[in-house]
Amino acid sequence: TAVRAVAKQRVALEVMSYHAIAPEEDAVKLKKVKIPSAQHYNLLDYKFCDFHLDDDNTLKATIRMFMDLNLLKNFSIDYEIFCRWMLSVKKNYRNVTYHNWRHAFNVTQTMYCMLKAGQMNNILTDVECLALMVGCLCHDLDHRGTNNQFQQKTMSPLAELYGTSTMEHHHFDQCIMILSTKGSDIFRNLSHESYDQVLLLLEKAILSTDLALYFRHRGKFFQLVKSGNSIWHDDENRNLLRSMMMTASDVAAISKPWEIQKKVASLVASEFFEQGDLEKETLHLKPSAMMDREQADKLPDLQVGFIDDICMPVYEAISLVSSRLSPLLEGCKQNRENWLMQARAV
Ligand SMILES: CCCOc1ccc(S(=O)(=O)N2CCN(C)CC2)cc1-c1nc(CC)cc(=O)[nH]1
Ligand SMILES: [Zn+2]
Repeated sequence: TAVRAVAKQRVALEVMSYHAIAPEEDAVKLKKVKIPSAQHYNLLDYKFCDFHLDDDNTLKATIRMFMDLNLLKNFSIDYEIFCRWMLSVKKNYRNVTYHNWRHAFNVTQTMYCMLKAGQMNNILTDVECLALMVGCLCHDLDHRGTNNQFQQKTMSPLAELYGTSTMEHHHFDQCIMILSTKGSDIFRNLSHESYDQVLLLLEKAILSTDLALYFRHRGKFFQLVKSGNSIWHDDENRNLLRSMMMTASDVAAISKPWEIQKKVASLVASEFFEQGDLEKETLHLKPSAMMDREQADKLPDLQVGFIDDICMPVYEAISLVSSRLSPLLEGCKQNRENWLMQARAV
């Protein structure tokens, strides 16, 4: 009967959130350690690189970012619960080649840098900053290293559940599951109004990381920022700004110093090639060039296309919002030159 089905659903969710939450002792241990400063980790630098940090230091750096934005204080977030929430988020990233905890951590650091060094926290409210930072850390939760098209092609349960922005709906679903689990419910001291508001902004932030939605809405944003008028009083305009900041953070590896961009691009390529192998072997489909390891020589050209079609437009637009965000545009321009030289050298 329907009643039994609902009860089974509820049990399944309880079991899932039991496994999703980090072990008790990890949070109790983490909450006692000293947290180094943002300067110590170089977190206020758009050129930040995580390669030299071990996992424990990525956790401490994440605590530092949330503390420096006054988010724990402003929203009365219990420190132990915050530690358990963050450990649970990290636990729910899979050990895939690119879309793993390190990607989420780096995306969150770029957002932190735009908010603090870029001073976007003077335009955005505390609730918006909370939604963006939580959104970045959670935006690719439980990623399997395959994209939306692959979910459709394989008719995966996720594609059955969410027809559009399939993975992004799942990332949001996982984010809510952790936030609603006792012990990692960092929003439990928010007023009802703030709670409802941050959840709405959180869903928009995570869904906006689907590049299909970026393409759909970016034209309006580009028009807005070129208008030169004061436009941030309007909620729709603010929503567009937050979405573009999510995209800018998500692809920020493209703006890093060349040695870092080369290394990250090889991780992205490896994950794409792994999906291409699956498409060849199990689906007997010919993968796109981007996912075909037999066409790895096309990678530099593909990166130049990625920069021109996706990255440059969003970095040019946010640099018009604030010149303090232009280091991202400069880094991206530099890597366009670097990939062009690679393309010619092949
Ligand atoms: C590095 C291996 C090749 O990587 C790419 C190849 C092609 C394109 S694309 O712009 O042509 N395009 C994107 C939209 N798809 C629907 C169709 C294909 C993007 C990338 C790429 N993506 C990311 C984000 C995960 C990071 C990154 O560094 N590079
Ligand atoms: Zn991402």
